Amino acid sequence: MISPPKLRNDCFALPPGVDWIPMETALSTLRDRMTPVVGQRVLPVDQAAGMVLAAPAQAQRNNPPADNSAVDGFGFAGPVPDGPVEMALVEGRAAAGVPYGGNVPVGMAIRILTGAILPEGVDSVVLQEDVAREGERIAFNGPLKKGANRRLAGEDVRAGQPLLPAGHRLQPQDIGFLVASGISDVTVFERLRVGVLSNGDEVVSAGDSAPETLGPGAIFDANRPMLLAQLTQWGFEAVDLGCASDARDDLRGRLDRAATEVDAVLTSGGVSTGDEDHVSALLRDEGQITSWRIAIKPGRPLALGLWKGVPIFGLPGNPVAAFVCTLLFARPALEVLAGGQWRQPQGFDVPAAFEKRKKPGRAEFLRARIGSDGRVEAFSSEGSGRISGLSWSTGLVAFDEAERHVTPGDPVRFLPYAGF
Ligand SMILES: Nc1nc2c(c(=O)[nH]1)N[C@H]1C(S)=C(S)[C@@H](COP(=O)(O)OP(=O)(O)OC[C@H]3O[C@@H](n4cnc5c(N)ncnc54)[C@H](O)[C@@H]3O)O[C@H]1N2
Ligand code: MOO
Repeated sequence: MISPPKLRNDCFALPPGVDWIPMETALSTLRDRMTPVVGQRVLPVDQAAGMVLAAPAQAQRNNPPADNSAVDGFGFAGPVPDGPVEMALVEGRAAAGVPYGGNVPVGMAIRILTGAILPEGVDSVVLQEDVAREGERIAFNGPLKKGANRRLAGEDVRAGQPLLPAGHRLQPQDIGFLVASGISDVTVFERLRVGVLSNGDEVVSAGDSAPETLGPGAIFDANRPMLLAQLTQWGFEAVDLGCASDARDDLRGRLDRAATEVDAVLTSGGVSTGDEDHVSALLRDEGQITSWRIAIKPGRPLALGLWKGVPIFGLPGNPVAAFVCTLLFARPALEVLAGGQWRQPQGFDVPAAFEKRKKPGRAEFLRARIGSDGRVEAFSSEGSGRISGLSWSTGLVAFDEAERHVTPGDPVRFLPYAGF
């Protein structure tokens, strides 16, 4: 007679002597192994948004380049004491791009527009709304400090100043910053090529079959287009590696090809312990596996490894686990491979709108969003196949390994998706 093991029905139960890897241990192992793997090139700065700087950028020019007016008004030599004052205007005006060439004598004023270089003799500007004008004379009430409404040359950026370090991923506003500081070209890293491969005989590519023609055992490949879109949004070159069947040779062939075409691979499915879980088995037998069985929910079967020197993120097949593991593990690691900095997700404490009893021993992540009352709501189900909750959510609530009983109003850590 077969003697069965004691029923635990606990996915976090491992055979005696095998331990779950704590998430922080898996992350620091990953971090230690990552270095940039991409080449460099020079690009015109206006084509460099989303690229990672490979060399620091240094200001070529002061910003602003000269002292100028912050407002439309009248310029003169300040300060002006308390009380009413009257000034005669010089002939002409100072406008942005059309400087006034003359000198403005002490006690006189000049019509000046926002952005105009301050003419000689002018160090202060009164706002036109505060002025009464009659012909070529103006009157206004002091006091006004010397330097009022003046923008000093170089007050934002000084020529020669370091602007952005190597490893910085250029945001749209950085492009404006660099251009204003006189930079026309930047040295950037080539985009990291990241392949995405799905697994499983049941998985069908969107568009290959109409929903009504699919048998009940087939499912559409949700992970691949979701992950490709996410990688593109993060600034990587996302490469579609298709879907491998549950034949090990097919998977091996696709990984071999991927190793020559891309810098890193995200696979989904086939990492657990089932008969058809070929990704983890293949990595173990013929590649390298560096972390497996990580104490997180969702995502415990996540397998991190190498295939022919190329990092593989063996994501679980359940879409929620695949997405969450991509955020937590692939995101920071890919950024380093791409020449950037290891990224710590940004988060903040928000009162919970839900109750939760959390078991000790594993980190947990709930799909969440901020409600109209400013509290954070958690998706109604923790089921890792419930992809609707990913779409519903705008971030994750993160719990560390400790046991926790959250009641409504308790602060919890919210990590917006945009902060990864
Ligand atoms: N006996 C145990 N069974 C399972 C365990 C366990 O510890 N012991 N862990 C469970 C957990 S947690 C997860 S997560 C899954 C992960 O398993 P795999 O990575 O091996 O994934 P598959 O079995 O291939 O697929 C799981 C699930 O996801 C669906 N799937 C797969 N690929 C896609 C795709 N591209 N798009 C949409 N959905 C996909 C697949 O059909 C399955 O339903 O294992 C548990 N089992
Ligand atoms: O953790 Mo599996 O990661 O539930 O979906």
